[in-house]
Order: sequence, then C-alpha cells, then structure tokens
Amino acid sequence: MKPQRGKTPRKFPRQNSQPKDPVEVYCRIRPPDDPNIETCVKLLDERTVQISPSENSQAYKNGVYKETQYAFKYVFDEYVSQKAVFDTVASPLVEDLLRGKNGLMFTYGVTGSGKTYTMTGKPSDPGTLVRSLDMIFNSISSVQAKKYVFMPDKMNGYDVQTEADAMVERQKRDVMPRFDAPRTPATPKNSKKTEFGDAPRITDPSRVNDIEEDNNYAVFVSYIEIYNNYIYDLLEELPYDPITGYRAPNSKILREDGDRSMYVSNCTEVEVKSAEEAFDVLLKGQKRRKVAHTALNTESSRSHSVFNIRLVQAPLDPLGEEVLQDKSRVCSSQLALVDLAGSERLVRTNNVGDRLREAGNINQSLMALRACMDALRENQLLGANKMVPYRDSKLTHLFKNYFDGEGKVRMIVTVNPAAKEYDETVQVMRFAEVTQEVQVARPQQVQFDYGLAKGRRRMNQQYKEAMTKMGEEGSTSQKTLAYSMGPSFPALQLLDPSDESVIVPLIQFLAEREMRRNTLITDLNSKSRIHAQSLLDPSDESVIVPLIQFLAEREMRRNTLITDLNSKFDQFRAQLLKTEKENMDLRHRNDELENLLGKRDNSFERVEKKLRSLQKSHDQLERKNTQFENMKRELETELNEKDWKILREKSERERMKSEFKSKMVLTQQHMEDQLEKEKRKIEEEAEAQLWQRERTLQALKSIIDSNEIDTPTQPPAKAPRRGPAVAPKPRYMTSTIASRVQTKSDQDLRYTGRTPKPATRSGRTYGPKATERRAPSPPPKGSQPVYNPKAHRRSKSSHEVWLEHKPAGTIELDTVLQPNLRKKKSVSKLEVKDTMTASKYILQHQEQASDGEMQTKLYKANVVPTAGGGASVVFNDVETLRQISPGTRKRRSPQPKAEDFEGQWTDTEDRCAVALEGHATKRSKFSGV
Ligand SMILES: Nc1ncnc2c1ncn2[C@@H]1O[C@H](COP(=O)(O)OP(=O)(O)OP(=O)(O)O)[C@@H](O)[C@H]1O
Repeated sequence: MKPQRGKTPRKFPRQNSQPKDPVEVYCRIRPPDDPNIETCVKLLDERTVQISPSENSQAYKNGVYKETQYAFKYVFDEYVSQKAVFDTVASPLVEDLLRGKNGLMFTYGVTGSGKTYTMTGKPSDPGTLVRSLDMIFNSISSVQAKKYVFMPDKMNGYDVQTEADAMVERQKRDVMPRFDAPRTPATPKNSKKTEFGDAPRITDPSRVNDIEEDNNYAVFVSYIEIYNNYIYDLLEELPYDPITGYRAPNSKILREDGDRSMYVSNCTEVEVKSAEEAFDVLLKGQKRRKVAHTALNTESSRSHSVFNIRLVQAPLDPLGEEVLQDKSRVCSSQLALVDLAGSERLVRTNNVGDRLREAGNINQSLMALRACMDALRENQLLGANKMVPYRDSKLTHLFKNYFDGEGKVRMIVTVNPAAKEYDETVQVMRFAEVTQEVQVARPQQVQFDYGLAKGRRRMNQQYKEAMTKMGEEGSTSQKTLAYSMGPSFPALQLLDPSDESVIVPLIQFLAEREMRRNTLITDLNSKSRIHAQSLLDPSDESVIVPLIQFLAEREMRRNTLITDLNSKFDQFRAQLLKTEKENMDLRHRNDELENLLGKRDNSFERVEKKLRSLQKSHDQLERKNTQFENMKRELETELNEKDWKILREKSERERMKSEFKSKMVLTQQHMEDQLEKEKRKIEEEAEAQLWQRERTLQALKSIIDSNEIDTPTQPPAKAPRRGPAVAPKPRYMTSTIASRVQTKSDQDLRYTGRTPKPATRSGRTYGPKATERRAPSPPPKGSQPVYNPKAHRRSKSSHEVWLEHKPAGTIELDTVLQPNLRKKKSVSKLEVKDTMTASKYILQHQEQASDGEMQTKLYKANVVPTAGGGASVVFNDVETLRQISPGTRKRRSPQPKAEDFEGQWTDTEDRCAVALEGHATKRSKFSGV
C-alpha cells in the first residue's frame, strides 16, 4: 500500500466526513512578580478561571464591574511545573510527530506573561520546546539514519541517498571547508552560559517506545521569525564584516509545494543528530535573532518566532541494512512551535515611530489570526461560506494548512494575574474562547507497511552480531563470508581531493563490498532453489537432470525478466525525468501565476479602496442633496404661505375696492340728485322770478292799458310743477329764457367737449375686464353723447386696405379684443412697394407702461398718394391696448391728459410718421414729416 506523505496538511480535507477535533486551548497562570500585588485572575477549578475587573482598569471605568469566567481544556496554576505542562500539552504532539503526523503549538498572551518561559524555559527547568527535542531523540536514538542520507530538496520535500553517497556528502560538507560560503565568527565556547547561565541543562526522559522500528529517522530543524510581516531565517549564515559588522538579513518568501503546503522558500534546514545539537541550533538562532535585531534596530520580543521540527522517516531495504532508495517512501512530519509576540494593544504600549509600526504589525498579524479563527468558527458552526483571510498576514498564511487541513493544534494562553493586566487579559481570554470553537481534521494514521518483512532491522542486527561473534571465534568459512557484507566503512578522512592514500583504499573497499554483495545474492538465490528439491541421492540423475533443466530455464527467464525490468526501469526513469521537468515547469508557471494573482489582489484592493472613497463621496453628496431638498421644501412652504398671504391681501383689496366703488356710485348718485334738486330749485326760483316780473309787467300793462285800452291779462293755463302758478310767457320773455337755456346747454356742451379729448387720444382700452377699461366717464345727465366720427367711419369702410406693420420682435399677446382690419397686409419691414396698394397704415409698437405692464400702441395713418408717384403716410390716430394683470391692478390713474402723450407722441412721430416718397423706377426716398 502506498504510504501517505506526512506533509503539512492539504488545503482541502479529503473527506468531509473525516472526524474533527477542536483546537485545544490550555491556560497557564504565571506567579505574580510580587506576591502582595492585587490580582484579577482566580482559578475556580482545573478547567475554569474567573477574571474580575480591577478598579484601575478601563473596563471598570466603562462600567464593567462583573467577573467573567472562561473555560479551557485545562488550566495550569502558578505552581505547575514545566514538566507537567510538557506532558499534558506537548508530549502528545511529539508522539504524533514520531508517527508521521503534524502538529502546531503556540503560546499566546500579553508581554511578560510567560510565553517564552513556557516555550523555552531555563536550562535548569526547560520548556516544552527543549523537552520535545529530548523526547524525540530519546525515541529515535537507535533508529537514526546516517547524516545526509536524507537531503532537503529545497521544495519542502526530501531526497534519499545511499549511505556511501551520504558519507561522501559528509566528507564534502563537514570535513572540507567551504571557501565560498560566508562565515560567521565562531560561537564562543561559553555562549550557552551567556544565554542560559551556568546551570547544566536538565534533559527530559520522556520517550515513545512503539515507533516504527523498520524505519530510519532523521530530524531537521529550522528557525524563523516573523517581524513586521517579513519572514527572516534565523539560521542563515550572515556575512560578517569586521568594520560594519553583520549584514542585515534578507526576508524570505512563502511558497506552496506540490501538495499545496506552505513553506518558507530557501530557509535553512539543519539536520541534527541529538537533542544537544538541536538545542545548540536553538541557541544559535536566538543569538542570530539578537544580531539581526541589532542590524535592523528592532526588538526581538516584538516578533513571532517559529521553531520547526521536521522528522523524516523512510523504510529500510529488505535486508534491513540501509534506507530504501525510493523517494516516494519518504515520510516527513512536522511540529511547529510558535512563540507569539505580546498581544497588547497600541494604546498601552505608548510606542512611537518604528516601535509603533512594529506594534501595529504585531497587532495586525494577531488580528489576522483572530479574523481567521472567527471565519473558521463561523464556517464550521454556522455553515457559512466565508473566505478565511489567511493571506492577510504571513503568520496566518504560513499556518493555513494546519487549520484547513489536518493535524493537532494546541494553544497555551499565558496569563499574568496582576490586576493592571485586566484589560489585556480579557482580550486574550476572548480570543481563546473563539479559538476553542474552531475544529481541525483529525490526522489520519500513516501506513508504513510496504509489504517488506517486519523486524528487518532486528534480524540484520542479530545477523551482524552473530557474524561478529563468529569472527571473534575465528571462523573464516566461505559460507560465513558469503553472508557477510564485509568490514564496516573504514574511518577515512578526505582532506584533499587529490589525496590518493584515502581515495584508493576507499575505492578498493567499495569494489570489494559490491563483489561481496553480488556473491551473497547469487548464493542466496541458489540456496533457496536447491532447498526446494528433495535430493536424497547426489547421483540421482532423475532428480538432478530436471533440476538442472529447471534451473537453466529459470536462469533464462530471470535474465529475460532482468532485461525487461531494466528497460522498464529506463523507461520509467525517462518518464520520471519528464514528469519532473513538467512539474518544474508547472511550479514555475504556478509562481508566475501567484505573482500575477498577488498583483491582481493589489490592484483589486486599490480599486476597492477607490470604490470605498467614491461611495463615501457619493454618500456625502446624497446627504447634501437631502439637505438641499429639505431646504427647498421649506422654501416652497414659505413661498406658498406668502402666496396665500398675497392672495388674501388681494381679495381684501378687491373687497375694499368694490366697497369704495359702490360708495362712489352712491355718492355720485347722491350728488346728481342734489344737483338735480338744485337745478330744479334754481329753475323754480327763476320761474317764480319770471312770474313775479310778469305780474309786475302785467300790473304795469294794466295800469298803462287802464290808461289807454283796458285789456285784461290772462293767467297761465297750468301752473308749473312744484312752483307757484306761472302766467303764460309773453313772446319776448320766451326768447330770454331760451337764451338762458341755450347758455346752460353751451356750458354742458363745453363740459362734454372737454371730456372726449383724451378719449379720442387714448381710444378704446382693452383688458381682461370690461369694467376696468379706461373709458371716459359718462357725460353728465342731459349732455350730448360723445360722437367719434372716425371710428364710425372706419367700421363702415369696406374698400380700405390696411398695411399692418409689425416690426420684428413683436410679441403676440393673445388679447381677446383685436383691431378689426378686414383687408390687410402684414409686413415686418416697411417697403415702398407695400404702400402702393394700401390706403391705410397701422404700426404696432410694444413698450412697457409706467405701471410695469406691457402696452401695445397702434398708430394709424392714411396713405395718401403723392404727386411724385410715391405715397405719403399721414398719422391721424393712436390706439393703446393695455393688459392689466389682476394681481398688479392699481387704482385707476387720473384721466390721461394730452400733455402726457406729448413726449411719446413726438418720439413716435419721429419714428413712425414717415412720409414715403418714391418712384417705381428710381430709388425710394424716405423723408420725415
Ligand atoms: N510560570 C512561571 N514561573 C516562573 N517564572 C515565570 C513564569 N512565567 C514567566 N516567568 C518569568 O516572567 C518573566 C517574563 O516571562 P517571559 O519572557 O516568558 O514573558 P513573555 O510573555 O515571553 O514576554 P514577551 O512577549 O516579551 O516575549 C521571565 O523572567 C520569566 O522567567
């Protein structure tokens, strides 16, 4: 059965039904710095802690007084030992690692809460990381492969090579100095003392006993830190200049391998053969971390550090001698131990400049971690399909396979119980609460059964031991030799490539070993075949001949098979090479596509940003628009109110006006009555006076007549109305009265004659109300009606042809009453020829009246032919058409007087009263009249 590769988990779980386990979150409370200080954390039981807000905390100031309780997988109190923490949290992860499964453990908490202490600890009391190394090497010490049997292929995988090749590699790397590689100064012997003091390191005795014994193991460690969202390799050799010191390290990039697992490209992986060696590498990395931070002017405690332990294992060959030379059988598993930077918020750090940026980046990556946990939790619990923002930070991007794939994830939340840490501790607890709800697929059992005999290693060892024993006893038989691979590798040291004293014996040794190997295989083969025949008699040809035939045939078949196998092997090799090449091409293409994707992501972000700002401005504009609309509505309401007020005022004015008019009419009537009465009174008085005189005259006449002829005077037949009885008028008296009446009548006529003057000037007034026309007031009772001979004549004349001159720009006013011109010709520009056919001329002139209203004046004229063959236009009348708006109607102005028109008249005469003199053949001549 094909084994599963113990790579970092795949991006997508293979089966949805795969069982899942929640992320296990443990809490560790560190002892307070001062036992007398106020604390805010209380351990309720082995799974629950209670946090109470301190009076100085921000939460308390914001009104949060209640205690909160948080549950964990397990809570370690301040007295717990490092060993206990390791046994509970890290030991199962190490066990998984040895069985080919992946694991992730990280410490999370506020600065100074004990993250590094829990992870690394002190030599006298090491933390989980150091104890994990001890446990690994305790478990694999007897089954380790020789150094360089497994070689990192720089693509997150491992190559396998023979022990001979590994030895040559060892010679090359460890013995021969690398002149091209940059060298760092040698680590001082007492460097461990400077890091961890003088105390000897305590080793953890834990081990896993039942590991796959027919596998060979190798341990590789890498150490990186993530600082300001850049990845640095802490085991990279940094060039050292005695003057400028160490060169600043270059950041590394993340890549995805063929299994879509994330790894740090070009990261140094050191193969370690013991816990001590691994511990040295850890120290070296920590020292390098300090050096790098000095070069970068940064602080180490402000970065996330990741110590990666990779365990590579591959089965032994059928003889149990060497690792099977088959890369596909190599299984690697990894345990990432992450010491996160402090989780405090920006406000609390009081940082500025670089420190602020640093704190911001830490915050950003921790926030990204929180966001990922939130999204995962929602996806898993609520069935949401949220995109988990792994790419938001390098930290989450590197570990995305752990959350998306399979493997155990454990977190230790470290807590400083000091009351002043309350606000930050609550944040940490909340994150822990969320993280516990995230589920990760349970790692599947890795199969190491490849159909090879179990216990190969043990058998080989026993065989070797037996051979050694036999050698010691002096047995040199061929049989024994046939099963021996010969002596062990000679301890040769190749310091110079041309050193023949080493190379020649080495070649001889390898050649001899190859020969022995072939002999051994041949011998074994023949032995096994012969063993199958029951040869009772050595001369029994009935058995020997068929056996020889069988063997010959088998030999032949074997050769055919070998040839076939070799050709197949070559084909396979060629195919493999081709596939590898294609794979490389695909990787290359993948890298390109990733770059492109990154660029697209960037541009997408830019567009999103722009969209957001546009949306913002759009919202602002909409808000403004709403404000304007409200203002408009208010103004409209105000306007309506004002209109309403104006209407009310107008109707009031109308009412007053009609009242005033009726009063006027009444007064006028009253005055007319008075006048009538007066007149009658005067007439009666005059008649009485006449009668009196007549009586006197009659008396005189009678006196005279009595003297001459006695002729009696006759009284009048009928007395005048309301007057005293009046005698009939004598003839001469009648003429006197008639003259008086005539005089009165003349006065009336004079009055009447004054009135029409403006009437003839202004003519008729057209307007929306006939009552509003500016017509002359009716003549007093008894006077002659005004007679306009022109108007009368005009309406009757049917032979007249009017020349209507409407200058360009004249506005049609849709007036109801229009001049009635039966035969007319309208022109906008006056030509001589137009005057030839017309007998009347009318000019329209529009202007603004003194009250602001539009008024149209119609200047009328007769067209009189002249002796020269032209025509003379003689103006004789003006009509004014006015429009009075009901809203702007004013009190009627006094009757216009002739002088009012004087200026306009002159102006109009200047402009319009033109005599046209022209000849049919000659040029037209205009002359003013
Ligand atoms: N459980 C503990 N028992 C005893 N001492 C502890 C414990 N936890 C922490 N300390 C001590 O507290 C101090 C700060 O601890 P540590 O450096 O581990 O904090 P940290 O959380 O890693 O801080 P940073 O975020 O700065 O890395 C150290 O001196 C450490 O020895």
